[in-house]
Amino acid sequence: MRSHLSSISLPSHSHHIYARSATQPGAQNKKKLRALIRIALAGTPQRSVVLDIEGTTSPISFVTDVLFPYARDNVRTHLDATYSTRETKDDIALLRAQVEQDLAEGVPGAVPVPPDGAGKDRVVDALVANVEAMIAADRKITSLKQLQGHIWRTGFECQEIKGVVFDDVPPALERWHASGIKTYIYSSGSREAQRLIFGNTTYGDLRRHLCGFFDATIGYAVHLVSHLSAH
Ligand SMILES: CSCCC(=O)C(=O)COP(=O)(O)O
Repeated sequence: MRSHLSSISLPSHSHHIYARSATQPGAQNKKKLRALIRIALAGTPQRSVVLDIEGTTSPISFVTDVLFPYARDNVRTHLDATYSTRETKDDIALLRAQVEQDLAEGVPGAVPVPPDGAGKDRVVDALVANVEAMIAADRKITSLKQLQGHIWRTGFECQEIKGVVFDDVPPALERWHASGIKTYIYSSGSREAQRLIFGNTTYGDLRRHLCGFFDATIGYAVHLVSHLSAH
């Protein structure tokens, strides 16, 4: 299975490439953009490549049929097991703030989370209902992405999940690395989740070829390009 690098920005003022997949990449478009990335990399000034994950380094189905269902199916067990840890308290605080905002904006699926004093079971029930709705709506929000990363960590640790990348990704990363081009990942998934995926792929640990991981907390991709341009 080969990747779908189907959109690519080559800002004339920049030494960086930002490659992102489209949801339904047309074959013609894909070919043209693959040719562009080859030309851009062959033409020397590019110092870095920024890749997103879903549909670019990895099949969309890995995210929608493996990662998201794993988080959905394990959110209750995770919250129950880790409820009193610092990490989960922080995750819950972020979720609470997001749910408050969602309720105020009438977001479908948002349900009030009772105060801690109502007891763990009621709090977890409400959190699970909110998280399920957020996953179903594929929301790219920090509170959800942070929690998903913590749930996936268990899956990677016990090898229930392996990171899936297209088969041309490992050689491309290796080639770019060897020729001094820096490759970064930019994804809505948390940086911790990105490290888990690339550290535990079916091709082994690919992190040695990657120079950094960025998530949406840095802002839009264009902010990342300016961030990299400063270095
Ligand atoms: C860290 S991988 C999980 C990907 C994810 O959560 C997601 O929403 C897909 O994001 P992307 O920005 O890579 O399309």
